[in-house]
Amino acid sequence: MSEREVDVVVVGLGPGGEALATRLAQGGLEVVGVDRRLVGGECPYYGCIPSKMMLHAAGLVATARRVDGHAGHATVAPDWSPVHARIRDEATTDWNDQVAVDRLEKAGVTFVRGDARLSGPRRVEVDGTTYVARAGVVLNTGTQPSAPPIDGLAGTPYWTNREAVQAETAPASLVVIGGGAIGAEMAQAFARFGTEVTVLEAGPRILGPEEPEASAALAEVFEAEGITVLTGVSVDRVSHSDDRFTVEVGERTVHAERLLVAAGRRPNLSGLGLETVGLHDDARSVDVDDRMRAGDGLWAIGDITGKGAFTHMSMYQSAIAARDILGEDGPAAAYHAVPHVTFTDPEVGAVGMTEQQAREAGLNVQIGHSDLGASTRGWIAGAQGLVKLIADADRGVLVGATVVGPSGGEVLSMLVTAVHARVPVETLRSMIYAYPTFHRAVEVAVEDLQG
Ligand SMILES: Cc1cc2nc3c(=O)[nH]c(=O)nc-3n(C[C@H](O)[C@H](O)[C@H](O)COP(=O)(O)OP(=O)(O)OC[C@H]3O[C@@H](n4cnc5c(N)ncnc54)[C@H](O)[C@@H]3O)c2cc1C
Ligand SMILES: NC(=O)c1ccc[n+]([C@@H]2O[C@H](COP(=O)([O-])OP(=O)(O)OC[C@H]3O[C@@H](n4cnc5c(N)ncnc54)[C@H](O)[C@@H]3O)[C@@H](O)[C@H]2O)c1
Repeated sequence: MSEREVDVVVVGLGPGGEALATRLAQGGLEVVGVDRRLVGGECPYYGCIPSKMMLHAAGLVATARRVDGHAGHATVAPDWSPVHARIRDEATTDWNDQVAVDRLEKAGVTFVRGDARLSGPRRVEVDGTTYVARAGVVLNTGTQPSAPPIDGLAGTPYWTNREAVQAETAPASLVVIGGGAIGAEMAQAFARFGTEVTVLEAGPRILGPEEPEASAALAEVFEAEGITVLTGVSVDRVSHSDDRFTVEVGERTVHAERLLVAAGRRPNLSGLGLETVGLHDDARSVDVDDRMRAGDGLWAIGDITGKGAFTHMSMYQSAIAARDILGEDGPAAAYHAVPHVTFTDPEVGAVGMTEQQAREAGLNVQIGHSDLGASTRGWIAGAQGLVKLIADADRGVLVGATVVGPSGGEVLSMLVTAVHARVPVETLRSMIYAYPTFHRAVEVAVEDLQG
C-alpha cells in the first residue's frame, strides 16, 4: 500500500463534490477527487437533467395537443428517438464524463477513478493507495436506487431511473412502482409519448411528502391523461417472461412491457469505512453540523446528510463546506426554507413546512388557499393549480408554501424568498402583484390566510 499526502480528499463527485473539489483547488489546496462512476454524479447522467429533458419533450407534445380549440388544429406524432438522441448525445455524451474530468483536472484537482474507503481519520484508500489528507476528507457519496423486497423482483430485468433515462423507445406499457418524485415525473413523461402507464404506490397518495391538495391535484391530472394510479397497494409478486412483466397487486394482475422501480434510494454509505472514523457503518445518513462537519477533519455534503435529496442542497452544502475548509466567513447552514420542485405538468413546488409539519411543531398555524386555475392567467391558459400558504400567526411570517401550476417552480421563487427572509405577511399583503401573472394567485392566498 503506497501513501500520498494531500490537503483534501473528496470522496464521491456528485454535483456538490465536483464543485467543492474545483473550488478548493482554485483556492490553492492540493485536492484529490475520487469517483467510482461518473464525475458529476446522478444528476447530469441519470437524474435531473435527462428526466427534465424527457419532461420538456413530453410538455411539447402536450402543448401541441392543446392547439385544438385554441389555435386551430395540430396533429401530433410523438417520437421518442429525438428524446433519446438528445439525452445520449447532448446531455451525457453517451454517459461519458471525459469533459467533466478534463474540467476538474484543468482546475487543478487530481482525479482518481475508483472505489474509495475510509481507513481512519483523514485517511482514504483507493486501489492500493492511501491518501492522507492534511486538512481532511469530504464525503459526497450520494445514493443509488433501492429495490423493495418484492417476491420475484430481483431476478427480473426491471428498470431503475438509470435504465429509464437510456430508453431508446417509449415502451407500449409501463408499470411504475413508487409514486414519489421519480415515479411521477417518469410516469407522465412516458404516458405523453403513448405509453400505457400504471403507477403503484404503497402510501395513501402519490407525492406523499407534499401537501395532500398537491397530491390530489396531480392525481386528477394523471387520471385525465389516462395514467392509472393505484394507491395504498401492496405489490405481492413480480415475474418476467416472454418479454412481459406480470405484477401481482392484491387481487389485481397488471401486465406491462417494462417495469420501473422508483421506490426510494439507498445512501452509498455501507462499506465506506465509516466505523474507522467513529461513525456507524450501517447509518442511513451522516450527521453534520451547520458547517457540514461530521467529525475532526471530516465533512459530508449532499444526499447522505439527509437534509433533502436535491442537487441544489448538494451545491448549497458544498459552498458552506468549502468556506469552512478555506477558513472563510459566511453564513452557516439553515434549512427552514428548503425548496423543491417536481417537474410534472403542472409543476409541484414547495418550500419550508407543510401544514401538518407546522401543526406538529406546535405553531399557531394560519392557512391560505387559492385556486390558480381561477386566476385570470390561469383561466386564459386553461391551467389547473393551487397555492397553499402556511403562516405562523405569532410571528406574522410564512413558514411554508406550495404552488401547483404551470411554471409552479418559478412562481414558488417569491415564496422561497418570503420564507427564507421571514418577510412579514403584512409586507406580502401590501406589495403589488403584476397582472395577469400566475403569481397573482399568491396574493389571493395571502388574503385568505386564516387560523
Ligand atoms: C431521476 C432523478 C431525477 C432527479 N431530479 C432532480 C431534480 O430535478 N432536481 C434536484 O434538485 N434533484 C433531483 N434529483 C436528485 C439529485 O440527482 C441528487 O440530489 C443529486 O445528484 C445530489 O446528489 P449528491 O451530491 O449527494 O451525490 P450523487 O449525485 O449521488 O453522486 C455521488 C457520487 O459518489 C460516487 N461514489 C459513491 N460511493 C463512492 C465511493 N465509495 N468511492 C468513490 N465514489 C463513490 C458515485 O459514483 C457518484 O458519482 C433527481 C434524482 C433522480 C434519480
Ligand atoms: N424534481 C426533483 O427535485 C426530484 C425528482 C426526482 C427525484 N428527486 C429526489 O430523489 C429522491 C428519490 O426519489 P424516489 O421517487 O425514488 O423516492 P421517494 O422516496 O420520493 O418516493 C418513493 C415512493 O415509493 C413508494 N414505495 C416504496 N416502496 C414501495 C413498494 N414496495 N410498493 C409501492 N410503492 C412503494 C413510497 O411510498 C414513496 O411514495 C426524492 O426524494 C427526491 O429528493 C428529486
